[in-house]
Amino acid sequence: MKPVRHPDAPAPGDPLGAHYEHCFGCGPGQPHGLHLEARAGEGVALTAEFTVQPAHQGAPGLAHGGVLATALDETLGSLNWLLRTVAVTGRLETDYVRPVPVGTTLHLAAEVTAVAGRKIYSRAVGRLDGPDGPVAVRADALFVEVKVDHFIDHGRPEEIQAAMSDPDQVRRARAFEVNP
Ligand SMILES: CCCCCCCCCCCCCCCC(=O)SCCNC(=O)CCNC(=O)[C@H](O)C(C)(C)COP(=O)(O)OP(=O)(O)OC[C@H]1O[C@@H](n2cnc3c(N)ncnc32)[C@H](O)[C@@H]1OP(=O)(O)O
Repeated sequence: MKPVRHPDAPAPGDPLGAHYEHCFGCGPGQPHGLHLEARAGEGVALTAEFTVQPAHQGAPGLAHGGVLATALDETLGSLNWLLRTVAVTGRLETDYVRPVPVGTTLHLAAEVTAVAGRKIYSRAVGRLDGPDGPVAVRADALFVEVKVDHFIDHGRPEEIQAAMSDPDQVRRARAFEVNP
């Protein structure tokens, strides 16, 4: 089925913010995290940026492939907020096309391509030197919708409690109100 943007999704151009203070992908409270910043696009699409830091190296001076996969995963995961669905990555297939040097800002774009029951199919691309620059990484993903119990049943109680008490209303809404 064609994906449907939720009527309460953030307007195109609006920043999505972080879904969790300590998320390695987007959280402001992770000193070595990616601090990825996503913005809503048209339809069920978005853009995001991530600047590769020295802490993200694999080979000398180059981004670690796992970190780049994290950037893709986080970007793709952010799409679920435009559907107002909580979902986790079931499958992530990554193509590494060009090396990504430290100091580079990766310009990511992602879209949901189809939704089938709990399954959300999406794809993303990351470019160097700007939104129209050469492709460095690509991914296809399957996210699977889950209830909030997924996190409560499997997460550690101290972090769950902290997320539930997050003073940031938007982050709390993303975690708890989208999926009663
Ligand atoms: C209280 C605090 C709250 C905090 C709230 C925070 C909110 C926002 C958090 C978001 C966080 C974002 C961060 C970035 C995204 C991550 O990185 S998420 C972390 C990485 N991912 C995971 O940890 C997921 C681990 N895997 C699982 O938990 C389970 O395998 C899954 C994915 C939930 C699926 O299990 P299940 O619910 O039992 O579903 P299941 O019936 O097996 O599969 C459903 C369908 O999906 C298909 N499927 C499942 N896996 C696959 C696969 N790998 N390949 C192909 N098909 C598959 C099945 O075939 C099935 O298809 P149908 O039969 O319906 O056609």
